[in-house]
Amino acid sequence: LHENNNNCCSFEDYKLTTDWLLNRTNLRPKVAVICGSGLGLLADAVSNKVSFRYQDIPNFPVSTVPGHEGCLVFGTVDETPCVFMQGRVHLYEGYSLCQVTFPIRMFKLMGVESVIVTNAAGGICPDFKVGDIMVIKDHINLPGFAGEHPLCGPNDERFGIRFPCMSDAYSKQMRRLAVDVGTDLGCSNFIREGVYCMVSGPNFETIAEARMLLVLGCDAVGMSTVPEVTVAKHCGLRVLGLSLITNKVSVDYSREEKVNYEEVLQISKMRAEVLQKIVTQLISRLQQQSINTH
Ligand SMILES: O=P(O)(O)O[C@@H]1C[C@H](O)[C@@H](CO)O1
Ligand code: HPA
Repeated sequence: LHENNNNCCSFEDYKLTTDWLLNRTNLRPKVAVICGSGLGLLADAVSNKVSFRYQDIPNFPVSTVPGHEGCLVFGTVDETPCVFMQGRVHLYEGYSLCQVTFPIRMFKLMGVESVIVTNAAGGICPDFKVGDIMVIKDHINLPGFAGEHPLCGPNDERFGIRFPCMSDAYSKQMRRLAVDVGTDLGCSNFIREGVYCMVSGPNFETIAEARMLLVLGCDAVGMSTVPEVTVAKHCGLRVLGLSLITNKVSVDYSREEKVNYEEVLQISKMRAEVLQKIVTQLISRLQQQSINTH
């Protein structure tokens, strides 16, 4: 990677990786999907698949946690050219937020217009159940409050403005579509909407922290998504976020259950198939809507 003051990736880095990939596939993706923990199966629905291992792609950050395969999959979903990230990298793995969000700016340079970001998250909202799918309405960037923010450092105007607005980070149209698709697929009893809060991890929350998040208005908590969404919004991409609630976060000292990552992966695997149906249907309908509006 080129050195670029505080910012670890330069425009040339993004361009080099974009060109490297575009020279190896004829596909020009319009939709990018980031598959959260245990959700790599989302990419299995694509046709005309061409995949690349992250370790073979120049500048690309390599996933180090189980449940993140580390493959970039190009293909079509019902005629729509797409790219799927089977796994992401996180701040807690030791990557900078510039590396965490590297794929987003690369997607922008490839011509992607919409990003669907998925994750596994703990349920804070008392009404949420394990296995619920939360359409993200808004987020709280807790590491951002402490200066761990992907847009800190010199601003590259080729991507976006210095002070971007985040009040509408998650596209209303895509959120509505996600709820409609979920309802049509018979999932309305476990589709929710809510606020996602990012924590840096890697430990799961203390009970006092969980109580604080509840008071702050968080419905779900996880260790990803917010940096990617922030950078996507900054560079003008349309964003949808889906959180799979893999565990209930304890806000009660008398509860004995202890969350662990195996449970997170187990629930992700259980719900991956239905999430895959929702995501593929969504992509088809997005395509339909854009045909109808052009
Ligand atoms: O990539 P995601 O957000 O799905 O990763 C999950 C959620 C937390 O980041 C971490 C611990 O469960 O894995
Ligand atoms: N907390 C933070 N991240 C998570 C959780 C959680 O309870 N579950 C899945 N990812």
